[in-house]
Amino acid sequence: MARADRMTIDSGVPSMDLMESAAVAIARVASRVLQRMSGRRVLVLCGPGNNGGDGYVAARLLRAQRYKVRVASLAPPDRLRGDAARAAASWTGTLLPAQECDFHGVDLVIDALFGTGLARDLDPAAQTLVNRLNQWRRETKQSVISVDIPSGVDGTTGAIRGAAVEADETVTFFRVKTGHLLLPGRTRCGRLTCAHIGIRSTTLESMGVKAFVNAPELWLPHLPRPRVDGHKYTRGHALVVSGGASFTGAARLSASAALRAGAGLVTLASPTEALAVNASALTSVMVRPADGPVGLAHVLADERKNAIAIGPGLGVSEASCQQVEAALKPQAYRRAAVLDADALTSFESDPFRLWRATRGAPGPVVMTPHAGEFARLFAECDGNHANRSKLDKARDAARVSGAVVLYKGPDTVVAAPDGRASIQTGASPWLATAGSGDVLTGIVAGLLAQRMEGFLAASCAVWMHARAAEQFGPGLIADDIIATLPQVWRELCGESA
Ligand SMILES: NC(=O)C1=CN([C@@H]2O[C@H](COP(=O)(O)OP(=O)(O)OC[C@H]3O[C@@H](n4cnc5c(N)ncnc54)[C@H](OP(=O)(O)O)[C@@H]3O)[C@@H](O)[C@H]2O)[C@@H](O)CC1
Ligand SMILES: [K+]
Repeated sequence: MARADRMTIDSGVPSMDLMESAAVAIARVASRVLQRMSGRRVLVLCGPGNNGGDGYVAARLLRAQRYKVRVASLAPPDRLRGDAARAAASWTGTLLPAQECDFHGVDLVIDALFGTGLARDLDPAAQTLVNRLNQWRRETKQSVISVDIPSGVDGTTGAIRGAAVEADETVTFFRVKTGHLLLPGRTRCGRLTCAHIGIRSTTLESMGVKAFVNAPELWLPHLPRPRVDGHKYTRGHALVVSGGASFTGAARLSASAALRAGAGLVTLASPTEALAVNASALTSVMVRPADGPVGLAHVLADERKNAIAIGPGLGVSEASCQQVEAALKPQAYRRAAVLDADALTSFESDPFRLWRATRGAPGPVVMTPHAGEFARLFAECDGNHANRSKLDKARDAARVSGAVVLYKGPDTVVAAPDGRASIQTGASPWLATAGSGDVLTGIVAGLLAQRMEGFLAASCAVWMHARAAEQFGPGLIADDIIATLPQVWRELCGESA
């Protein structure tokens, strides 16, 4: 953000204009909130930097609209520098030290304490102020609007630096920051608005930004669609590996999801002991016997099976490791793979053995760990440095494994070895249900079977999975995600497609 800011100013846009535009956006949201609640009294908390500067300008704009505005400042105004000092000088109304401010009778607080310049944990005085503000909000149910990001949330990592404001609305500028999307930061933002303040989008291109909100713009042009002149083999053939007789449900969920994600054919490779149970529970998915690594290699001799999903219900064992190695075996044709659950955990004691396999694989590999699996497998990427986010960890994991890492959770991150990454926003809490991850694995496999590129397939699968849950709503179970996928396809392709 600082670079985008600098480039814009260097191109001739006065920095005060950016601050003025930012404040206009804040004042607009503030007056909407105030009108809704018929409130008039505003307290603006200003910090020592330009975030505080935005606060002073917003205070002036709101006062011009006849609201009753007071400003409380964390730093004496004569200690401010640059634009923040100019903004403070333009404020002629009530100004008091933040430590002494009283929330009594206030309808709305604007939090302009710290923004993207937060460089360390809040000092004790700032923490006390933030805690008082949060307590006032909880007790009175009045509103808080944060300027750029709730003060105390690290804009890059989403971590809470000592204490952080709990906002009802956050108004950010130019682009949403990773700290707004990653937990726990996301939970502090309330409703997030991103305002245009005069920074051109071309600025980003020259900066080589590689992290994106996971939205259709990212992958829609690459979404596979059935061709009029196609047949089922042109839509790919996914192979899903089943566990033993008592653990077959997970792989069946993956298999059905792969079909719904658009794979032309799906075969379940099943241990002989589980053939009957698998066959009796499936209709459009084919079932073939495959016992252990040798059996799997035999089924995989058919190179039309161009994507494999392995892990759900597989069991943690040496045999599972060998099955994964069989699935990733180097060969002349480009078979894609998605590894989940036990396919990952089986390598816990020797992750490098898995990296050798993933790095040598003939096609794209996607791994889909949740936090527990991630910690077991990527212990060295998972270190608890205050300044390393889930995004950093997923990127490191992708780099060491040479695979796309789909790090699951309420803020799922997909990272590619080349540094590209997507962050999913707004996933339904109902997705935390048995079998949900198996369905996701199947969707990835279905898209990979249709030859979608690994990072885009993984990002698209995460989005479709989340969107299905959102469309279905409360009471969701894993089967409902599969059943709702056609609705998601209709939305993505337009009703007619
Ligand atoms: N970029 C843009 O395009 C535009 C940006 N705009 C706005 O500018 C904001 C960024 O401004 P910024 O860079 O001045 O940083 P900001 O967040 O105000 O904080 C820095 C100050 O806080 C201090 N400080 C830091 N940590 C601290 C701690 N833990 N405890 C105590 N103090 C701490 C730090 O002190 P120092 O580290 O120097 O000692 C410094 O004084 C951005 O969020 C947006 O609102 C808009 O005007 C529109 C255009
Ligand atoms: K803020």
